[in-house]
Amino acid sequence: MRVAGEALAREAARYASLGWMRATSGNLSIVLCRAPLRLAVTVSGLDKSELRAGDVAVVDAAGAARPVGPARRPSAEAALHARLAEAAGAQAVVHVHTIASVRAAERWPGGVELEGLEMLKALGRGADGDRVRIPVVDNSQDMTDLGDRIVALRDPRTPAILIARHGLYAWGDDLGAARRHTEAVQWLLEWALADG
Ligand SMILES: CSCCC(=O)C(=O)COP(=O)(O)O
Ligand SMILES: [Zn+2]
Repeated sequence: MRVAGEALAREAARYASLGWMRATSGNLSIVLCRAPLRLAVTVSGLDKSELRAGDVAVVDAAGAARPVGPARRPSAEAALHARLAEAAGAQAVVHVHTIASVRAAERWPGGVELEGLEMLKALGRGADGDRVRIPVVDNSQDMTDLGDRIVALRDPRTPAILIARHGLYAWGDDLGAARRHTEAVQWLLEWALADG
């Protein structure tokens, strides 16, 4: 758990340094075990630029805490991480609150369409002739409802989704892949917004 906690804290500090986890926003997870599903997730409500190795909780497929050692309160969005681990096979999930993700979801509530950009390769998509749609879901305070809609609306070819008036989720086979997807989506959203 300490290794997972160190990795999540290091990763969170990186996103926070970019201004993507302001005001305690955002959360991260990695899958520890598939059967039964167990994830290490950042704890709730802390400044994500200052996480320590112990600021991590273990959760199950429902996002409920499965205390190992001293109990910590998992992210309020842990259930969404678990749903993405199950539905998308994600090994690592990143959630950040970037202004570009919120602005883009506002402008394109039906999804952000992208094509003909080299950066799409970072999402495992084609730079030419591959029309990519980053889906948008409405926000909710009910994690079961929000998780249901994320699972229903996600595109299996696109490792990211926007939550309106909230932020973005991206995932991958490890924290490095999830970071690449997060940074690529952020770049693409900034480009789309700048393009008008
Ligand atoms: C101002 S942050 C509001 C909660 C949120 O959306 C978030 O990403 C952080 O929640 P956590 O419980 O993981 O700290
Ligand atoms: Zn959030």
